[in-house]
Amino acid sequence: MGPHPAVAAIRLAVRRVLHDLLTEHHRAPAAVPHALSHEQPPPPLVLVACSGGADSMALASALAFESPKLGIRAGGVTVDHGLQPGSDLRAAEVVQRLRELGLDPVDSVAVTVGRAGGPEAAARDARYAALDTAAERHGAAAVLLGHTRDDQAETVLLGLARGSGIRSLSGMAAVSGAGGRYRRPFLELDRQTARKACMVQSLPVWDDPHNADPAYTRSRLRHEGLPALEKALGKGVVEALARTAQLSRDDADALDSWAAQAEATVRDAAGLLDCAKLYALPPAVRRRVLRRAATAAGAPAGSLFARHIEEVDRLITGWRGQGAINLPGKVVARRQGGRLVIRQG
Ligand SMILES: Nc1ncnc2c1ncn2[C@@H]1O[C@H](COP(=O)(O)OP(=O)(O)OP(=O)(O)O)[C@@H](O)[C@H]1O
Repeated sequence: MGPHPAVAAIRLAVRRVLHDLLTEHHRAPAAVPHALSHEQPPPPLVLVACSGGADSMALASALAFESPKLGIRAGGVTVDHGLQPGSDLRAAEVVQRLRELGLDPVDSVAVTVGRAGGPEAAARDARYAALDTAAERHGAAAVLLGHTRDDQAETVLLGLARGSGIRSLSGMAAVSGAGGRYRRPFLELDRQTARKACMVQSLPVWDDPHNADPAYTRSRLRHEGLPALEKALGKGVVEALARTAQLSRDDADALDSWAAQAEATVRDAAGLLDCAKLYALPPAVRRRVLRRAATAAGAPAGSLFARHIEEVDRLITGWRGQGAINLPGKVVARRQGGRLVIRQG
């Protein structure tokens, strides 16, 4: 008898990602050519980022099962955000569970969570910094994350509510981070499948109290928003939102590359932006060119919001002699005759 369908599904999802990683590993040029070193390149190491929750425990179990078959080394990392009493004990428990699954090396990393951008964003920034450091320390080829299709649907809705364009509707990428380090094998699986896989494999899981805390936007969306949407629109909403993410990502990528080409054509010999040529561009491309110019001048991408770009855009499309526009990072945009100048003020 084969494994339970939920277990088969999580293993298949992980197997696909491991296959991709192996293909990339064999294609990458070795630091010392094998013919000279007379040695096989070491097998790649893949780490699972595990909170102890159902999604990442299911991921860890599938990684532990699939990796030896492909000659891949598998380890794990858990991050202790220090946000609740006893979080260190929980981290130690996760380490033990990962070791019991046969993963090695397994790290627990304690981080200090700041306040910048709100509690959820600050915890996420600290977590990714710790995962980056762990991946570099171990020379890992990849770090697997347990985001599911349900997480993707939530991310799309949060992006929609921000009102900042299709890039924010494109959710999380299956591959992201420096050198494509982060992989999300479960993006097309639902959370229920991961939970079921843990249950039938008797894997103990930890339910993060933050996930049920109505003080957090994502938690309200998960427990109130999405169920209400499903009730009103039908069961396929999560799947449709995840599909929206993929379609939006493709569209946003195409527009970004169009904007990169357009930027070169609207800059004059001195590197200033020609307002008439900007005006002639489709608005979606023009706004992207303006965003590129602002970040190139030093405006931090994360603090540059749609409203900033709209204001700069009005220097082109609604010109009535208005003054300079202040942007984050002390960048100033001003119109000088037929040119737009965006630089450090
Ligand atoms: N404390 C942590 N330590 C290591 N990895 C983490 C930690 N928290 C989250 N992650 C990684 O990020 C992914 C997404 O986490 P998030 O908390 O957004 O979602 P989740 O659905 O609650 O996931 P899970 O059920 O695995 O906790 C997790 O599946 C895991 O891979």
